[in-house]
Parts: sequence; structure tokens; C-alpha cells
Amino acid sequence: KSDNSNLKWLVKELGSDCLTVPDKYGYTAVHLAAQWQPVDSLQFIFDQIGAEMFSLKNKDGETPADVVESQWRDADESAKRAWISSTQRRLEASRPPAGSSAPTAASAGAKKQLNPSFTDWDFILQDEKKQLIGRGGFGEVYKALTDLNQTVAVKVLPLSGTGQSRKLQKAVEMEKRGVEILKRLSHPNILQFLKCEQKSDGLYIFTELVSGHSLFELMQRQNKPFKESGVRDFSRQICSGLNFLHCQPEGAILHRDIKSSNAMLTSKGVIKLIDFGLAKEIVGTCGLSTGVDPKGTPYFMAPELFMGEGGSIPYSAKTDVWAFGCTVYELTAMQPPDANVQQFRIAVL
Ligand SMILES: Nc1ncnc2c1ncn2[C@@H]1O[C@H](COP(=O)(O)OP(=O)(O)OP(=O)(O)O)[C@@H](O)[C@H]1O
Repeated sequence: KSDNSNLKWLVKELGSDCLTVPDKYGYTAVHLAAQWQPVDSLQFIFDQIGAEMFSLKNKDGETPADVVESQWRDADESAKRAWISSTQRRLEASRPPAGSSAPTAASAGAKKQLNPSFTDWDFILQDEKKQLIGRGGFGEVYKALTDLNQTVAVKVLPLSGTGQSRKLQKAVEMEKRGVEILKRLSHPNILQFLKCEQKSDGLYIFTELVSGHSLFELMQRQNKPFKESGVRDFSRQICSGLNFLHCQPEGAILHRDIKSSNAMLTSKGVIKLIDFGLAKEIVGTCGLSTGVDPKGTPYFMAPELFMGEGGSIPYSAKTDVWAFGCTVYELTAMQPPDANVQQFRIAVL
């Protein structure tokens, strides 16, 4: 669009983080605005994400300022160049002298990214116990503090007592590779993965700590489904996250476990998809369980998933979309489709 209404819509729907998400060429919404939109779009972006907008680079290493520089066509281009140089001058002038850590308006506005390169960490304690924030079908999630002074979530998949068979180690290696892939993704609706550590007693997966509740938990607490406007908003955000996963340049990344308990709502109204169907390989290998069944999952499974042969399950982007449809149903009805049918009979249907 030649005005910034589409940018405003994006930010309203997805939050300002979406402005920095690159497409397959590394172009962000900031690059596109710099290329196609008038100068007030740049000001709008600056108001949203601050100085960070000048450091974004596409795959050719071009910043939004470079994109403007390479086009010298009309009045808009010169207005943009003038705005960029005066804003950068102002930023430079407000930067603290070397060695000083006094905050400036620019640095206070800049968003801090989660840094995955911490080397040491510890559980955060509450009443002298590890602060548990959730329990899933095969792991428990705790709060942790890293040596880079960031609070993160750590999911612990216990491996002790299950033996260290080669099959298990292979499943653990697959899990680690999965985390390596997910680490590289950055999208406002996808939980940020940080790293994975294998210890003698388990596998520790570190992620962004989300402040909020899952949509499943919220429905249970309110004891009613969401209103249509909420379902629309959450569905749109889940789609945005899924679309991002499915459109990765190296091929689709699948979530494999879309359901309301795996969509968290933050205090700012942002949906985060959590709990990618990673650990399933380990569970399949060693029968690991915390005693809580991964309840309801068959109700979200596409028909073809019950027909996999030779132990292979034909997950695809389409099976994620099927699970998404079941989740929309769940959000309006508080239960997935066919919830009155026993789990083991779902496959027969
Ligand atoms: N990164 C996180 N930040 C904050 N809370 C989290 C995070 N990850 C998980 N949780 C909380 O922990 C709960 C359990 O999460 P987990 O991913 O282990 O299992 P689940 O999705 O409930 O079930 P299953 O793994 O059986 O599908 C979630 O419902 C959520 O409340």
C-alpha cells in the first residue's frame, strides 16, 4: 500500500515484533516500507521498534537505509533519505559516551533480545522448591535464571531409569537437532527456543518464558468457551505462526501438536505456540511419562495419521491445518470434535 494503513494493521494484529520478521530474502516489513512507502511509515516504525530498525539486514546485507539509498527516484525518496540521516544523527548524539551506562531515550526504547549464549543457569526457587510452571504429558516446566540475567523456561524430560539404549540416544539426538532448527526461528507467535542440554538425569530444553496461560487453561478457569471475537483473534494469530512455520525457505517445519493447551496467551494478548511435537520420539522410545496423559491429542489428529504404515506417521502441513480446525472448534465449544467418543475409537471413525 502507498500509505501505512497495512503497517498499522499488522502491528495491531500481531504486535510490533512482526516488523522485524524476515521473508525468504531477508526482507522485513521495515525494508518493504523503506522501499515502497512514504516517510511517515518510517516514523511510524521508529515509534514502534526504535533504533533497531536501522540494523536490520536482508540476505544481501542491506539495511532499510541502504534500500532507500539504492532508489533515487522522486520526492519521497529524498524525504526518506533526509529523515533517515537526521534520525540517525539524533540517535548518535543521544548515545552515552563510551564506558557510561546511563540509559538514553533511544536505548530505553530498544527491545532486548533473548540471548541463547548463556553458559550457566539455575532453577528459580519458591518456598525452597524449584518453581514449577507447568506439567505436560512427558515433562515438567520450571523457571530458571541464566548467568546473562535473563529468566527463561526450562522443560525437563527425565531420562534416568529408562536406560541409555542406542535407540533412546538416537531419539535424544533427534530432539537436539529439532531444537537447533527451532532456535533459528523468530516470530511473534512462535515460542523462542534457546538451547538444549543433556545431563545424566534428563534433557533440558530452554525457551522464552511466557507470562500467561494456555487457552485450554483459560477456558477451564472461566468454565466457558471464548467469545467469537476472541476465537477470531486467537485463530488469526495461530494461523500466522503456522504459516510462518510452513513457509520456511528450507521446507515446511511442522508443529505436530496444535491444540488449545499448546497455545499460550500472553498478558499483552499475543498467542505463542508452544510444545512442538518434539519429545514424541523420546516418549515412543522409552515410554517416558509424568503420569499426565497427553489428553485429547487423538481428537486433533487428521484421518491419514491413523493410517501410517510401518510405524511411520505421515505428518504434513495439512495435518497441522486439520489440528488447527479442531482447535478452532475447541475454542468455541470447550471440547474438540467427537469428544464424546472414546479416544481409542477415534481411529475407527
Ligand atoms: N515457555 C513457557 N513459558 C511459560 N509456561 C510454559 C512454557 N512452556 C510450557 N509452559 C506451561 O507448562 C504447561 C505444560 O507444558 P508442556 O509443553 O510440557 O505440556 P502440554 O502442552 O500441556 O502437554 P503435552 O506435552 O502433553 O502436549 C503448559 O500448559 C504451560 O502452562
